[in-house]
Amino acid sequence: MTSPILITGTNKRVGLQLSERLAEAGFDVLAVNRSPAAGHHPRIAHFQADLRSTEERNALIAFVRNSYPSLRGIIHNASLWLDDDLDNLDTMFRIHVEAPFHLNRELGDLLRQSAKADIIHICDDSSSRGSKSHVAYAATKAALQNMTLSFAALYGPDVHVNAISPGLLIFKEDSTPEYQAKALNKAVLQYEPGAEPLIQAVFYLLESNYSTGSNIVINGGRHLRRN
Ligand SMILES: NC(=O)C1=CN([C@@H]2O[C@H](COP(=O)(O)OP(=O)(O)OC[C@H]3O[C@@H](n4cnc5c(N)ncnc54)[C@H](OP(=O)(O)O)[C@@H]3O)[C@@H](O)[C@H]2O)C=CC1
Ligand SMILES: Nc1nc2c(c(=O)[nH]1)N=C([C@H](O)[C@@H](O)CO)CN2
Repeated sequence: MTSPILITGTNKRVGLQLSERLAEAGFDVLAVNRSPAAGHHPRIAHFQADLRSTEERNALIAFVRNSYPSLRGIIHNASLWLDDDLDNLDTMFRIHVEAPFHLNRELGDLLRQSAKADIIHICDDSSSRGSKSHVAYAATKAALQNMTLSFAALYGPDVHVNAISPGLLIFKEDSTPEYQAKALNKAVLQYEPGAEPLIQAVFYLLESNYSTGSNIVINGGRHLRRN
């Protein structure tokens, strides 16, 4: 494994599917999780780190710097979709903002060693309009989206930095039929798409030679409806 794509939050749902599809396509992947790895693929190496922890984040950075001469990319997928209890803002800031900031800053030179290098921030379409029910989540995802612009300007043209902003991808396992019906009704394309649209957007960005500082919105036309 010479120049992997570092992906955070890969032990379930979108991150697990994304890491396996990238490995099947021939990319080497360094999968970072706070819990023991799920799944196995010869092209996927695993590192366990809770990105809320400064110490564990620093241990990850040290491991990467000691293990690889370069990085093909970093995909910041790790996330918690928490409500607005007071302690949750700090937690989501650590995961959505602080960890991507430090990983980008402290691994930028390894990205520059790769012939093509991409940073991809997985954001959220709710950042464009706010969220009454998840104020802190939307705000921290908006900060991650803003960092896309800063890092794209800072790291270009050697490293491309882009955002993907989904609306709905996969419902939580415990979401009720009533919640699901209400959420589906908010978009023009009223179905649960799964991880595939995000995976397609990642492959586009990894292949694109003319995208940086951009934001790919995947929301089923949510912005076209007023409810
Ligand atoms: N699902 C959807 O409909 C939508 C998703 N998105 C975004 O897409 C991305 C993937 O979504 P989805 O798969 O549903 O996300 P999930 O919430 O299901 O999973 C997120 C991943 O991040 C990991 N993670 C959480 N906290 C930490 C931490 N402190 N350190 C390391 N890893 C951590 C989780 O690990 P663990 O299992 O240990 O918690 C999990 O692997 C996320 O960024 C999400 O915000 C945006 C809009 C809609
Ligand atoms: N980390 C996560 N972020 C988000 C999730 C999720 O499950 N994990 N889910 C959503 C919802 O699908 C929402 O977009 C509509 O129900 C948003 N972010």
